[in-house]
Amino acid sequence: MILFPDLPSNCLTMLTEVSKNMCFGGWQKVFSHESSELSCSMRFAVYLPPQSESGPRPALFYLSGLTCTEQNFITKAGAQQYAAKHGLIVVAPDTSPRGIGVPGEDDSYDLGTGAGFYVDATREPWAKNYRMHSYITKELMKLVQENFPVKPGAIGITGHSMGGHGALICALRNPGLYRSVSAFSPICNPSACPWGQKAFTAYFGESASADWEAHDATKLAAGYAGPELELLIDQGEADEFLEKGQLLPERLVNACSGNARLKTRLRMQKDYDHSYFFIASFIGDHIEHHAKALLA
Ligand SMILES: N[C@@H](CCC(=O)N[C@@H](CS)C(=O)NCC(=O)O)C(=O)O
Repeated sequence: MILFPDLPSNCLTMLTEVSKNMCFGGWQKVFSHESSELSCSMRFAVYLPPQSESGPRPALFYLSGLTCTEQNFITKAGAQQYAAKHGLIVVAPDTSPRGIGVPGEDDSYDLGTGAGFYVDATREPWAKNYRMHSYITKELMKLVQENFPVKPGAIGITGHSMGGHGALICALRNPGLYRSVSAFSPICNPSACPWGQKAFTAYFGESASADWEAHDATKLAAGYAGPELELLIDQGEADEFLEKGQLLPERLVNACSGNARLKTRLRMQKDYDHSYFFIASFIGDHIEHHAKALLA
């Protein structure tokens, strides 16, 4: 257990180490902590590459998709070998608050538990706990910087599906916070797809509103005025959710084409589906994309 004496006692932050495994010369760890944003206990994974033993390193946040915990990415994507090669710290949070007891939170895989959508809900009964946007961009960001050897300002973000949407909106809503961004099969226009419409209706209210627009990468892209970003996006052509109109990558590409600050590199990958087999196939390219920007 790690205590932080520099914090006032009323916001004492404690990390409990849940697991620790040597992997490619670094440490794959999982921690739990009491989250003040989400008012519950949360777990997150951190990969500490061998280079972090001798000095600060850039950090890459990876946001997972629907139904995931902090485990899916660290056990299935094979990212550690690339993180070790480039010396990147990789942080993989959980996807929602857990065990809150909001009515309906466990009724379906795409709302509530495992489906926080990386937004701060404004509607009851979700508003008190479902604050994943602030959790990722503020609370966990601070916690990671205070507890691990993170190179100041060298933070990137990526994610898959709902987490790809999360990575895009975290970067586009918080200009300058993340120096690099990428995504695997992201939900690019949640206001216009069934997954997003269901979640936004619950978290923000019935009809499309400013809140919907402010958490939709395609809408945000048009107005983005921050530092230049190159968005690397990989999308499997055989992804069932692409066919079902859940992901809509072409809409994001169109929106970015009107904004000189945003360059998109959308790579359509023949025969790849939505699974972690796809992520494992291209995670090396994504880590290289982030390493280039974060080590420059
Ligand atoms: N269970 C859902 C799909 C959920 C799903 O595909 N989740 C993706 C992210 S959107 C995932 O990463 N699942 C966990 C895994 O593959 O390890 C369904 O059957 O339609």
